[in-house]
Amino acid sequence: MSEGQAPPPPQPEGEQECMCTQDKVLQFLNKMADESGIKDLTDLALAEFLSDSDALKGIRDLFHYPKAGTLPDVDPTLVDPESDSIYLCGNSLGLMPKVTEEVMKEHLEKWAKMGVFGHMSGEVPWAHSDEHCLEGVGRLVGAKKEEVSVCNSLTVNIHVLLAAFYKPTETRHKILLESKAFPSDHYAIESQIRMKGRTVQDSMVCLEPRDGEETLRTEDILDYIDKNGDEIAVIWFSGIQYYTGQLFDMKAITEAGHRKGCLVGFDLAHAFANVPLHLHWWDVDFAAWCSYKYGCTGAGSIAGLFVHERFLHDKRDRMLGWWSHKMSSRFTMDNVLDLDEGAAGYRISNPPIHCVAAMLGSLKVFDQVPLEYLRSRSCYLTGYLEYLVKTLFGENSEQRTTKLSISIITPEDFHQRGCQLSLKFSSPIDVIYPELVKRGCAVDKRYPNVIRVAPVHLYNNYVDVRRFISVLQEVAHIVEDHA
Ligand SMILES: Cc1ncc(COP(=O)(O)O)c(C=O)c1O
Ligand SMILES: Nc1c(O)cccc1C(=O)C[C@H](N)C(=O)O
Repeated sequence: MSEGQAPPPPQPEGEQECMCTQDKVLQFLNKMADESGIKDLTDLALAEFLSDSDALKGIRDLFHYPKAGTLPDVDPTLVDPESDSIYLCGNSLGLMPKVTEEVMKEHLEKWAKMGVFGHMSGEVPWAHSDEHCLEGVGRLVGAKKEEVSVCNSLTVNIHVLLAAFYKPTETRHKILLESKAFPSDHYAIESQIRMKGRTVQDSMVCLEPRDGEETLRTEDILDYIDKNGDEIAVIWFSGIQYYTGQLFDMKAITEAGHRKGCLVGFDLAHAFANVPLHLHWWDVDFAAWCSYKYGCTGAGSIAGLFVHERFLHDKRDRMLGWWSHKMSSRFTMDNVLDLDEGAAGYRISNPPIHCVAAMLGSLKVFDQVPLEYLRSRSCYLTGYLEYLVKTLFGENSEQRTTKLSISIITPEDFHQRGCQLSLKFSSPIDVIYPELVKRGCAVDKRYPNVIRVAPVHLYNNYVDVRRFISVLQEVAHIVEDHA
């Protein structure tokens, strides 16, 4: 470790953070049923008891939680507009921390009072504002400050990283990604391949799940890399797959890629602030993320990127701007680049203070409650949702009272998922979805037939989950009556 460098982030305890299982969730529910005297595990009263007993229930009060009446397509004859909405859409856009308002106001007032002098004044000078996020964001992704930059938006950062790290040769020119990657990743990779003089047909490999399966098996990913890695320049996977909710084994994929000489990177849009990450220890080469989902920074807010410490002094060609230049001489403006080290050298523009303010606000929440504690809460919240869906909508469940059945395409293994469950319906979602929304549910549909539901460990509780199931039951009967 060189002079003055921060110590590496804590090494993960053992192999797997989350030790939760369906059995542990069931044991927990039965224990709470015994304590409360509420015997029916599907009873709303038990959900209320679970929420009241939740040691982390107070975190919800750190957020603005939308009322049903403020959601655009709610039918006030079907739900009390003053009641809390059933907001289970944090996998698309996280809710607003109340503290963010204060941080935003602080910088708006500074702008009003001192204009340009805000760049270099105050506790958080605008020109240094991105640096003030590095420690907190580094903790969330398991990285040293030197390995992280807070900059741009996600897909832009994908381009920044691939522009620098995707260097195809005649023998090693392929980029491996999961099939049905998020469209923005897919297009970014197609364009990077073309711009480097290769063809998508020859150089883009989208790994498909087995026939009849929704998710990729880790062993199949590793096997493909082992057999074909010599032709692969870059492996670019999502950390959590946006459609299925699958959390990929980033450590194993990275090890497999490195054994074959591949560079390995991840799109952490759905993993950032959702599950604990250890990018430094997993030896990931580079990664990028947006912050507006579980990071709760607001639509389109500032993204981030990671470049492993092994590239700290690496001067490879990349997309440059004045913010790539070391701060110590940046304002000399002699147009002689003094490239910054590590992830800082991948920045291009000066930081947008209002977006950085939102990141600073969110980090104030994560300073109060470590992600490791939230991950445990998340496992039980999502495990509870899974239990209710399987019990009340499972195709073979004796307690199913509706013709409508629901299957869960997200892996059952807690090590292979975060907050989100992707629910597959036996009826068209175009009929079901509007009825959910009328009743105050905020969830999102992803064609062809999935509705994604994400009880978020920051601001959701067991009552939100149970209320969602009640609305599902109501809608299922409506859909059947009109079938
Ligand atoms: C996996 C994934 N990648 C990329 C994006 C797009 O990112 P942005 O529009 O912030 O560049 C999203 C959605 O926001 C996403 O879910
Ligand atoms: N960024 C979005 C937007 O501007 C409109 C609608 C959705 C989004 C999203 O972020 C989509 C999200 N990445 C997803 O997984 O679907």
